[in-house]
Amino acid sequence: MSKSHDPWQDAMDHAVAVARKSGEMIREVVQNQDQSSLVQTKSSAVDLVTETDQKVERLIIQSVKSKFPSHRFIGEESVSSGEPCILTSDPTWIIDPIDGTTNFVHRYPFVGVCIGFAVNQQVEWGVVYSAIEDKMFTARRGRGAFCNGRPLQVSTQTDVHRSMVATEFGSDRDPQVVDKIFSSLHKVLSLPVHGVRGAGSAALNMCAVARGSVELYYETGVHVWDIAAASVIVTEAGGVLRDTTGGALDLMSRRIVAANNETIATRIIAELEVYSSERDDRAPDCEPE
Ligand SMILES: O=P(O)(O)O[C@H]1[C@H](O)[C@@H](O)[C@@H](O)[C@@H](O)[C@@H]1O
Ligand SMILES: [Mg+2]
Repeated sequence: MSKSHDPWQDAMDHAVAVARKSGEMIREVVQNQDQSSLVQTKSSAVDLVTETDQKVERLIIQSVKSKFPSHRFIGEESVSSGEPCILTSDPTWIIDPIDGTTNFVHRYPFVGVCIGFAVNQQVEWGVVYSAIEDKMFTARRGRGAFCNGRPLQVSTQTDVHRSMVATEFGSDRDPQVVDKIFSSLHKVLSLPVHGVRGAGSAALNMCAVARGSVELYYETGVHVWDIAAASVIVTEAGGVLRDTTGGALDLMSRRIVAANNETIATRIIAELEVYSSERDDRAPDCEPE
């Protein structure tokens, strides 16, 4: 069969297939109730990683390398093992094998297999597979956003007092960071808004914005692999992306606001405490002199 004239579509079709296969692996582990084995920690005692995270990421990367040998990767567990987290202009797969690992360990049913694809440092398409719900969220830049093939559209709400907001507590338990998280949460809740929710997965919170059930999601401390795939799903569903400072989203900054429109984004951003975590693309720690 001749190669399609649209190589990025071939890559996206592969991503959907391998995300679905990854979801089957995840469901099997959850159903066998052995996902709590081999739980390790990373940046903090509550930043978890399991053998399944690592197996799923290896499955995705090895399958891509065989079909697209010249492409690059940014994978959560590869970076955790020391791979660089640098987005070049080359075609790059940005992978979070299980977004919502803590949910996975506790059998809380919101885990997303996230595969984003960037060319010239712009996300071209994104795939987020909510494995337990069996919902495949997809978007290709300029061609719309879908869930299981049905078009997605953000909420039309412009009144912040009638909005639902999502955020996360993250995995940093530094008391000063926890204070900033609760300061923002206090201000947002007191507007008031209808409610605050958190799926336990940045990507699934963003998909909730894309499908119109949440008006805005914000978080400081996320990583590029948490948000890259879902970023294009939000914008192709008609949503907007911002930094918590109000500026343009910087995928490596570890700060994000994803909203249904500028009105809601501006109103909530005014309430947020701005603080920073180390950038994802920071230079590796220099060896001591
Ligand atoms: O499950 P992860 O891939 O580690 O990402 C989660 C993160 O652990 C959690 O603390 C929150 O930041 C979520 O928004 C991430 O998706
Ligand atoms: Mg994640």
